[in-house]
Amino acid sequence: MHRQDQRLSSMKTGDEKSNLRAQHLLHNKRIVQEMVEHAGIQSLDIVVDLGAGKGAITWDLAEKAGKVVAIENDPAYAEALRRKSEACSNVMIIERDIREAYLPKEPFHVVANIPFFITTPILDKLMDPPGSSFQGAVMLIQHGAAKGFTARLIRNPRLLKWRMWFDMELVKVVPKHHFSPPPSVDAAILRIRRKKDVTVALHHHHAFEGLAEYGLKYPELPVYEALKGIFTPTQMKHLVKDLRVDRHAPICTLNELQWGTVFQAMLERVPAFRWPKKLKKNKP
Ligand SMILES: C[S@@+](CC[C@H](N)C(=O)[O-])C[C@H]1O[C@@H](n2cnc3c(N)ncnc32)[C@H](O)[C@@H]1O
Repeated sequence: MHRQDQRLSSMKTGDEKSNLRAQHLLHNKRIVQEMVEHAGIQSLDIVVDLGAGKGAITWDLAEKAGKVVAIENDPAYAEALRRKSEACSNVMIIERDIREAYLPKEPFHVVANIPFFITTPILDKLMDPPGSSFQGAVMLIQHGAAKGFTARLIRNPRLLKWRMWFDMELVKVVPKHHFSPPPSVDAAILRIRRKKDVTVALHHHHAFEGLAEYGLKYPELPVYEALKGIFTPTQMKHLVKDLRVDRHAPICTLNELQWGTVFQAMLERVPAFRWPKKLKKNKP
C-alpha cells in the first residue's frame, strides 16, 4: 500500500492506546484566534466545533458567529460545556459521537481541533456527498495527514473526490507542545474551502467516483494504460492531447483540472454502459 493510502486508512482505526478519545486540548489562545480568523466567520454564520472538549475554540466562535454547534462525546466535558452555554444563547451542545451526529441542513462551517484518529470519517462526512450544506473548515489535524491531503500527486480515489469539489490547503504546522497532553506527532491547520468553479457538476458525483476508483486502482500506471478500458485508442489519442500530458505519465500525476477533462471526455464520447461503476461502498 502506498504511504498516502496507508495514512488515509490508518486514521480509521486509531492507535492512541493511552488516550482513547484523543483528548489533546489546545492551550494556545493565539492559535485559536488564528483559526477563527482563517475561517472568516461572519455574524450570521453557523459554525460547528467537532470534538469541542472544554470549549477552547467554542467560546471564541460564539463571539463571532450567529450560531455554534459544539459536538462532544465525553459526558463530563459535555456537561461542563452545557453549563457554560447557559450564558450563551447562540451555543448548542450535542453530546454525541461526531460520526453519528446530524449536521446542520443550512450552510455551515467547521472550526475544530478534531480527534485525529477519526480524521478520515470526519472529512468524508463533511465532503461526501459534495453537495451537502458544508461550506468549508479550518481544522487541526495530524501534520502528516495534512501533507497527504494537500499533496501534488493524488493516489487515493477518496482524496481525489474530495478535491474535485473542495480546495484543501495546509496553512501552518502547529507543534505538539501547544496541546495538553501533547499528541505523539505535530499537528497542522488544514483549511478546506468549497471550490467556486468546479469541473464536474455535483450531480455527477457518483459517476465521477466510479471513474476515480477505476483510474486510480494502480496509481503508478501510465495514463493510457490506466484508462484504456474506458476509451478507445482514438479517443485516448484525443484525450492525451487535451490533457497535455505524456501518455506514459503515471495517472497519479493528473491534477483536479485534468481529471475534470477526463470525466468530460467520458461523458461526451463514451456510452454510459461503458462508464466504470463504483465498485465498493467507499465509506470508512
Ligand atoms: C483534540 S481534542 C480537542 C478538544 C478541544 N476542541 C480543544 O481544542 O481543546 C478532541 C475532542 O474530541 C472528543 N472526541 C473524541 N472522539 C470523539 C467522537 N467520536 N465524537 C465526539 N467527540 C469526540 C474528545 O473527548 C476531545 O474532547
